[in-house]
Amino acid sequence: MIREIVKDELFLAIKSEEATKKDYQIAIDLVDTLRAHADECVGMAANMIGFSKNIIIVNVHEDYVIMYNPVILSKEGEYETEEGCLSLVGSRKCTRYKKIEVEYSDINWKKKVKKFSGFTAQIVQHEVDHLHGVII
Ligand SMILES: CSCC[C@H](NC=O)C(=O)O
Repeated sequence: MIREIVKDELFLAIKSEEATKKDYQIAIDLVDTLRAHADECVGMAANMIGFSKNIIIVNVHEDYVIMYNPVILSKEGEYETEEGCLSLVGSRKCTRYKKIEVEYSDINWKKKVKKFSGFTAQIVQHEVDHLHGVII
């Protein structure tokens, strides 16, 4: 289902809860909603579509990757940048890291530990921030 994008900063500031296998439909809704916004958005967190659950979706080279309960294990190569977000008007400055290692469960609940770099790493960091109630 294509969902409305939440623009309420108070709701988005709530820390998300652990996701479970029961949250499959939220993951599917994230796929549908990101697909519907593909021209303007490269990643989303579940709270952006109204669910405070630890689920993100990231466009990794045109492949939509769902991550349940992602945790950034390590990061290196700090830099300053500026980002926008569908839930916000305009853009904001932020600090990001060039390389990260992330642990998550994939769409089939298989545990993964993966390294990401560059723009993909930036998207993952942005979406994981959303789960912690941080909007850029
Ligand atoms: C560079 S990271 C930007 C991520 C942002 N998505 C919102 O959560 C977006 O514009 O798709």
